[in-house]
Amino acid sequence: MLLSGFCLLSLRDEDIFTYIKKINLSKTKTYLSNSLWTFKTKVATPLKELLQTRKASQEKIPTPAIELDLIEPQIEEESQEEIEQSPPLPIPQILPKEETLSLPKILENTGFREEDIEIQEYFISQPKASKKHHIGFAEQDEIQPKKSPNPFSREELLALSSSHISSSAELLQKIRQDDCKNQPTQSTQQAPRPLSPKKTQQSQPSQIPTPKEMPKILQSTPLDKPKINQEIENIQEESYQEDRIDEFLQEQIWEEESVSEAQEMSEEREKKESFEEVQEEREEIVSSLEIRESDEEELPPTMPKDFEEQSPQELHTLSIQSAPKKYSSAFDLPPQIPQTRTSKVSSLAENEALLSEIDKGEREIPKDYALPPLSLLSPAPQQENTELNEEEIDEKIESLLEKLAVFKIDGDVTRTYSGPIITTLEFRPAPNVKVSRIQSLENDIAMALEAKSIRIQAPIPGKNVVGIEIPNTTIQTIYLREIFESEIFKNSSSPLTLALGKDVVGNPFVTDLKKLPHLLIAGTTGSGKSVGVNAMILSLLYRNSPDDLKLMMVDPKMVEFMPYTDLPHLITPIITDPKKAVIGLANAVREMERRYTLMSQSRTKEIVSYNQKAEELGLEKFPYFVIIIDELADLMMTAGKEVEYSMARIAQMGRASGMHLIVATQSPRAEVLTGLIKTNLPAHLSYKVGTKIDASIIGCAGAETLLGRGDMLFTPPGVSGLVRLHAPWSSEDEVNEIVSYIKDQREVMYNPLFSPEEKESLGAMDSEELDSESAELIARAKDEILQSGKTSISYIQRRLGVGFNKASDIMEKLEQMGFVSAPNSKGAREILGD
Ligand SMILES: Nc1ncnc2c1ncn2[C@@H]1O[C@H](COP(=O)(O)OP(=O)(O)OP(=O)(O)O)[C@@H](O)[C@H]1O
Repeated sequence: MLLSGFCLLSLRDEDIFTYIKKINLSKTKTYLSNSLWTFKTKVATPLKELLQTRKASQEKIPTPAIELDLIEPQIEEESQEEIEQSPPLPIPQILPKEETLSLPKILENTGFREEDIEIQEYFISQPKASKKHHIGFAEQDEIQPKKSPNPFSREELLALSSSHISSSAELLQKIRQDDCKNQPTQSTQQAPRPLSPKKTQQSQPSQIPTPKEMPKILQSTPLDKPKINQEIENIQEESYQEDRIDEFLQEQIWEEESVSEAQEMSEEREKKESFEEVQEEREEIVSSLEIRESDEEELPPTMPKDFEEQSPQELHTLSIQSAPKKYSSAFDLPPQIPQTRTSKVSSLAENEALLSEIDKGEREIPKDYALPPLSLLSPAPQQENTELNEEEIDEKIESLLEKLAVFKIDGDVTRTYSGPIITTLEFRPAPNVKVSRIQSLENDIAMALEAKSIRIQAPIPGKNVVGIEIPNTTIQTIYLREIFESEIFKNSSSPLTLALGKDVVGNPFVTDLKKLPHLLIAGTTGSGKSVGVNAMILSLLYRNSPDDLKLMMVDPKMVEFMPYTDLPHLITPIITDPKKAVIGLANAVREMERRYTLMSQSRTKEIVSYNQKAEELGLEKFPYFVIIIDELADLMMTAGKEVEYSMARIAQMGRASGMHLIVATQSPRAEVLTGLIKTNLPAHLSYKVGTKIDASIIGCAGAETLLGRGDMLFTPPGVSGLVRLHAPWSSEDEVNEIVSYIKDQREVMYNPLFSPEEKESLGAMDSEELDSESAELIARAKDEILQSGKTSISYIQRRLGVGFNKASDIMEKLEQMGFVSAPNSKGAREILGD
């Protein structure tokens, strides 16, 4: 909120205190700190009434001749955001027409007598441009408040008001001094120095010269530009804090701040104003120096008139006279746009770092099997460059900075990059700017940039910039073949390399499922999930023969994986029934346990070393086993606990045995993506989702602002940031062609042990086949269940003194033996046998 203007009231202390007390301003919610409007409503109006009442009762105080033209408050209890977003309000017309306020004028116009003036209070809140005009008038540096007997201490008043409340006598003296037109010498000594004595002392070690000192420095080294520049930089650095003060004062409206902090800020503000003034004047001198330098003249021995020759009275009058005009012009003028420094980039270091972790090297080529050729995929057609050109980017930057300036957010765009879908502007805010404020302006910025939707990364992880991503006017399609042909995909040695697409600067991006080692995907309908998952499946098919890779596909929607029907890589027919999917997952858990047993027997720790040993010994090798679930929500609705349990088991132990999960859902709700699932599947990938909540559940903030059509956010495990990527497109025809190419070489060979229908025939189901220890536990579990009637896993765990996994296994076996039922949707089982 921009407020402008100032108010000079001449009132008795007790009146102020009475009315501040009467209106019961709380420290936490007062606009006194920053709002002239509220001040007028809550303080000035009642005070005016008081004066009029007093006039009626006591003849000695005449009615004020000036009618304060009070503006009705336009804001009262608005939210901080609303205040921030309010357009600048008009300047209050409270100054007398003459616009020169001197003590005699005040007395003349108001009808007050000198002895009626007890306190002077300034409420100053104005745009940066006009701040310096107050300095000459409002300087209170040497003034110390006298002790007040009233219940409100000065500190408390300072907490209520950011303005300077000084004792009446001292301020009166000040005004008199200012009115003293015929004392140039004294005036010169009182040149604007708004720093308090304390601050002045503090400022000395920092070597920031006062306006008076500065010309001397310049005189001593008239052409020492580096030194001058250094001085200016020092001042600039200090002046960054100014906005922090502004922000503090605005926040003070809402938040209870400590008195000391308020005071400190008030002092800081004075200091900053001083610095700003010093800086401006210094710049003038520097420019005059430059002129002199070019003229090869020496500096004049005297101080510039602005500093030395201008009396406080002149400054005072000048500031009062010009202040309203300056305010007006500050509002009328468009906000100043800082000079931008932009550069285009062709690769992002953070993405490069992720890609550098991809294992590179030779891949094992299957001996009696031909991997599908790239020619089965259509080549990327010649596409027109959709990146924004420099003029368009400049326009966007200008609009962005203009908009941010309206909300008093200073900063600069330091870098831009344009890719196939979006253009990113990296905005470096001034140090005092809260990045959350920029985030909250998302809609306003989108409107200013005329963008359908934008995503704001505030900040870009590991950087001191905020990323503002704007969709390009036209967007490119990324073709799967482009990614398969890229160096990064070709050089990756992992058989489970997945082509994820291109990043925001258009560079191909891949990941290794072995390292993830599982992937959780979310995206609303039509966001590009299936197309993205297809690209992943094709990535696997382009690197692995049916001997090296086994797939289990769960497709409750029945259509998504149809093209892969009878694919030789499938270990079981595509599962479309959620109930069968639950069994399929349980079978996968068993396969994982089987692999672990074999690995422990062969004293190997993971799939690669086991396969090496198996090859040496002529044993069966483990193929990689990837389970792809197209819609998790259906499974969770059918048998949430069972699915959660199986998935958690595979997620926890699958990597070493070569078993991986790719799980997608349209509904990233908490009931679907339970804590257990999310924790165990740490790599998340989100296409456009419906709401912010969905985005936060999948852990991809901002996914609700994505553009659809494969636009996505990826969070690799262990990385704090999100990588924005665009998925590659592959047509159904291409998929069909690739599948038939594979089918031409190999027959499908489903493994009966994994078929949900074959559940009853699975080995190790009868207690006779269990080892003696397990058989004993099963028998004990049966007894416990029959005695207590309780069938929960945790009960068995407690009663038998075994771990949760063991108890869960026992319960599963009891289910397979028909002793207990399968769990219902709440996870409860019935006792069926005895
Ligand atoms: N990477 C992409 N490039 C270009 N267009 C895409 C891309 N991904 C998806 N699309 C477009 O979006 C449409 C929907 O994609 P897709 O079927 O993958 O959505 P979905 O998220 O799987 O939806 P649902 O969950 O309803 O199946 C596609 O038919 C295609 O037109």
